[in-house]
Amino acid sequence: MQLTDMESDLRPTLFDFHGVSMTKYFTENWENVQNFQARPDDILIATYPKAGTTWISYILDLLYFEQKSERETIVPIYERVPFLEITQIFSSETTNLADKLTTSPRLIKTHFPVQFVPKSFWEQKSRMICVMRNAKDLAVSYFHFNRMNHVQPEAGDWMVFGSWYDHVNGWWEKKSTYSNLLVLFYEDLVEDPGRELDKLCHFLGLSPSSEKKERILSSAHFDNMKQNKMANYSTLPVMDQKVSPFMRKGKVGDWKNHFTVAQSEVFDEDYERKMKNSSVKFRDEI
Ligand SMILES: Nc1ncnc2c1ncn2[C@@H]1O[C@H](COP(=O)(O)OS(=O)(=O)O)[C@@H](OP(=O)(O)O)[C@H]1O
Repeated sequence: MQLTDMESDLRPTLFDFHGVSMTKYFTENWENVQNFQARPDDILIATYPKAGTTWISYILDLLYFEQKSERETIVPIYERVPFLEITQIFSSETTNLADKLTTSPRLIKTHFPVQFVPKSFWEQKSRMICVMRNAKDLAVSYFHFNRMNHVQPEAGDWMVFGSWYDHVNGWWEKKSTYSNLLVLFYEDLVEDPGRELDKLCHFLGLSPSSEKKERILSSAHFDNMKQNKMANYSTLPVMDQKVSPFMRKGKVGDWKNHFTVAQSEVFDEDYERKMKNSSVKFRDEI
């Protein structure tokens, strides 16, 4: 898909927003987003960018709506699972995309740090699923995403949605006080997707047949999602997939192809310092 001149000139700058680095695309609709009316059966997918959002979104969509064949063939994942805080870049409409959902449950995605989540989600006790991914692979994935996505700042800037450390620690700590939150790890999903699907079903109180689980695991396999126009973001003109595909590698440990040994050591030292009081543990290889 070709980018028009207007579309190719969309790159925003980062600014501090309540202590978190953000861009206008995720803050211009702030009041509206904060007043979002969640429902008890809503499922909020809460991730730092590039942690496996699309993967878990697609699995959830298949779990609930697999039978709706039209959805599978003509509705892209970013419409099935709308992005709570994004502004509608090509229109002046301020209605939240999630408000337009007619499904039940509504599947909604956010990259907000935990303190930015609209209060109605907590009041309604909506279920939340947080996927976390190790910082090195995530940084590599984010770097390539910023190169190809024209509504992201240039690669090399600080990351949108703030510090990965604050994000994962904030969500991890929330787990001890909010029981409707499930935390999954990208590395676990890669290692044993069937086991993680069972965990997810248990959390949601679902018992799909083994045939249905097999179908979901097959459709949500990286190779199949990469080919699937409804899952691979190829229908979004702001992403230039020739620069780097959205479904890039889907691996644990790709950071080793990008970090030198020296860079990795510097990173590890800083990581130890920042995570020394945290109980969340990541694997950067499996
Ligand atoms: N099915 C499946 N299996 C394994 N890996 C997968 C899968 N689907 C998406 N991915 C990888 O997830 C990365 C994209 O993360 P997100 O979906 O969170 O991106 S976004 O924040 O919504 O833009 C991105 O990671 P990288 O390949 O490392 O860049 C995707 O390739």
